[in-house]
Amino acid sequence: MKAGQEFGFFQLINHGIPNDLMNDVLKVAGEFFRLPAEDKASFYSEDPKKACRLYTSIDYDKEKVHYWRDNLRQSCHPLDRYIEDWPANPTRYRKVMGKYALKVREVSLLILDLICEGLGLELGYFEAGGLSNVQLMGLNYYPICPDPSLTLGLPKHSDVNVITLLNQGLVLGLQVLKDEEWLSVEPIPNAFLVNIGHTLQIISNGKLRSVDHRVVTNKHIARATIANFVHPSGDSQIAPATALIDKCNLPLYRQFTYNEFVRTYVTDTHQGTPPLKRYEQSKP
Ligand SMILES: O=C(O)CCC(=O)C(=O)O
Ligand SMILES: [Fe+2]
Repeated sequence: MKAGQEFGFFQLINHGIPNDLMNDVLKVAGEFFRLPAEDKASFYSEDPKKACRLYTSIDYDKEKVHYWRDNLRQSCHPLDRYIEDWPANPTRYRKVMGKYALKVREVSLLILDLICEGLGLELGYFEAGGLSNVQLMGLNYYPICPDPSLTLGLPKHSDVNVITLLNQGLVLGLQVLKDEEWLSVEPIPNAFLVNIGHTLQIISNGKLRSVDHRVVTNKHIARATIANFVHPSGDSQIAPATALIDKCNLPLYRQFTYNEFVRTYVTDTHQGTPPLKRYEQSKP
């Protein structure tokens, strides 16, 4: 809770997912991205609603600087509804990623229950409210970049969702903003880097913070990472949890639907406007 308040990020070790699997998913991700373009082309799409799609950034046609990364985003829950849409090449892709998706969901829900305990909410608060219904996996691949001073793998952003569990492998690249300085997050082998999304900042009424981060590129080595995003379902109502509100703790944000938030998050992030601003409650 302290790290979530101060940094918006913490590292999670001893989470129970075997080291072999943590490494294997990164290997398979790298193998997928290194396939010839024609083997991946059928996954390419600019339609954010597609359940499994290959793309690079939020708004490719309009952005001034393209991201130095490829991204495969796949829906994961329930697994049997989505796994058939995932790549079948490399041949072990679905088996390895499917096993991982189930395990990382369990860990994510456990962390959310621990966060309930830390905030003083009843256990299962997120599941009961449909706030953890959606699980997306984002496979990132940051190729070797000849001149890292010219671009970023991923520009400054905070995640829109509830929490993200990042398997970042061993290659340095992620930086977190702390007191206006970019701190590089030293990878810990087999750990998850957990970060608080905007939605959890709102639900916790500002007790946990979603913090800006970015990814720098690397001249010498390609970097593969896998982010597991827990999202509410689109029609969920998002608001500070009522158990956290009283005379001394007024709600800092107004209520809205998650779909609406995702829409404005994309345009605000794109224009460099803090996405939570428009939902802040004016002081009485
Ligand atoms: O790849 C990384 O290190 C970070 C990825 C990330 O921040 C994201 O996908 O939102
Ligand atoms: Fe992120």
